[in-house]
Amino acid sequence: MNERFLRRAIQAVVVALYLYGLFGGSYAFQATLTTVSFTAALAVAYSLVLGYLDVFNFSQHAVIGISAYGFAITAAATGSVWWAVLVSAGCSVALLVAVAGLSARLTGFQLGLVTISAGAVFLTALTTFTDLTGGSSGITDFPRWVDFSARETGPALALGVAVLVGTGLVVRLFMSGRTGRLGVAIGDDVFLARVVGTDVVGVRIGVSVVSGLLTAVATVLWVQEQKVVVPTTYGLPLLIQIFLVLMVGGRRSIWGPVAASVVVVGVPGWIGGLDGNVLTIVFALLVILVVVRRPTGLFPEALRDRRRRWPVRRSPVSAAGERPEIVAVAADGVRKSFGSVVALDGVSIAFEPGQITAIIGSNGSGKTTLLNCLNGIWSPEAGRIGLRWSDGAERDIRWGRVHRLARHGLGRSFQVPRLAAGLSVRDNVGLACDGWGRRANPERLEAVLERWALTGWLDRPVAVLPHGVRRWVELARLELGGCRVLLLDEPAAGLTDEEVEFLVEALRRWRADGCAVVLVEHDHDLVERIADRTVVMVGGRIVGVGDLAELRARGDLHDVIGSGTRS
Ligand SMILES: Nc1ncnc2c1ncn2[C@@H]1O[C@H](COP(=O)(O)OP(=O)(O)OP(=O)(O)O)[C@@H](O)[C@H]1O
Repeated sequence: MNERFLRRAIQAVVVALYLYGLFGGSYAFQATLTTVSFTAALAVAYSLVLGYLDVFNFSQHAVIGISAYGFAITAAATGSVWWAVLVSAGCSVALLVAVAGLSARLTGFQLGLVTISAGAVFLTALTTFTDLTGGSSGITDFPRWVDFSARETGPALALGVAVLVGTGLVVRLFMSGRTGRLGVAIGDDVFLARVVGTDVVGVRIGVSVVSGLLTAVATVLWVQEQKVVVPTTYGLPLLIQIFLVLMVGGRRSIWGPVAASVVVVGVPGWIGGLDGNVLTIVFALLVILVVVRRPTGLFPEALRDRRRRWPVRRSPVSAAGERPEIVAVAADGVRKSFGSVVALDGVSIAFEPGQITAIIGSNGSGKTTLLNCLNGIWSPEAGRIGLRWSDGAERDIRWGRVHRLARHGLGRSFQVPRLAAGLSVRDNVGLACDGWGRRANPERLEAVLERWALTGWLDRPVAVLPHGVRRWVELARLELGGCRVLLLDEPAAGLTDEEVEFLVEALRRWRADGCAVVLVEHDHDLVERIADRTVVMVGGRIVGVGDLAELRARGDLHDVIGSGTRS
């Protein structure tokens, strides 16, 4: 069946259910649809963190639960609903921010273990510190804004719908602009996000704050409807429901989680009397089916041009020239090893503005490792990497600051072009400015897209772009970012002869603009045509620097350089 038709049909069914619920459903139908709405709202709030930033928090039930208990305990103790809201929001934000902070230091597996443990601590604490939590009977006596009677399922449903629509709108608006583009880049390729200048931890924390606030609002309002805060509401079934809803519905979608909530929460509620174990088996099979057949869920995010939809305001200044820039870089006695493998052994070389330096050498000779050290990705055991700035200052690299170096014009491309799969071509190129938090001048962006012959590819997902076009997207990003030092790792690999000519033009342009270009390349014909000087590496050392033709004449380098024509 046509995908689009299927999605429209699902949307129509969801809308019809809600219209029926709001204007005619029975009490039981409305009550279940209210639970569907709050579950969907909580899932959509969490989609900011899971869907965009790819942070799996297995204590999300604790985030919701601590928000609910924070509200009920504070409201009961102070008699003030507003104080209770503040405490509730503070609790959920603090937990999500802690997870976001940890995600910078821990791998997915370690983070999974930590969050599972945090969830277990929360659930055990609920039934241990009974003076505070009321134990298994929970907390029932606390002030509320609204006190729905058992027969007021219609107004309760209206509240649930308002919360769901509000949460969806905030998520959609928040993720439609720069934060959305950076969020997608972080979720798709966190390394790429850093290399284009994104403060990954900062974005994760910012998005977690918004997610925590939305979670608190939905939870507090749900508590008004439920009238009671008990441990069973915030146990593992809630966590499983939320994951199920996002995995089945789609992690970067709004309609998907709503439709999935109808299936996961609504259908069993409306049918009634279903065996819990049977339901668990059915849902587990559903997860397996969807994850295997449709890993992106029922509603994969459609390709959206976030920059186009929410155009950035005109900025009079282009990306380049607004900040102190790195204009030259040099390695001095750099040594880097991986276990017993010495990848760089006392490498010293300077790269100056207006000069193209090619680095050649056999596989494993240390070329990429040198780029990674110049780029601040690896920190060498010995030696230093010096930077010269546009204001004449000279400073050594401070390690672990890849994104800061990128913000100051240290640009990098990779052997295999790195693009964010969830972003359009325009948004991928525009990451150059998003990363360092400045607005891209729209005219300059369009000019760069045109110069790199990308205008014909703007509506295609980057996953289906030909290799050459992927390469142009990556290089166009460097140009838009106004990078003054370009560390290019085999840019000609996999290009056709015609494309290599296009690349040569770009390299000449960069040189004429005064950029320092470092070109790691196996295509010796290209090196001979374009490089001002060639560096030969063998076994982590520099064994020759000069003109390629002269280096070729050296007998001791014959084995390394050979004839070196394109393959
Ligand atoms: N992350 C890593 N972990 C372990 N060893 C590494 C790592 N990165 C590089 N090495 C090793 O360091 C040496 C230099 O690798 P590097 O990738 O810098 O070589 P290269 O000259 O760029 O090779 P190629 O032309 O194949 O890209 C190799 O022996 C490689 O196996």
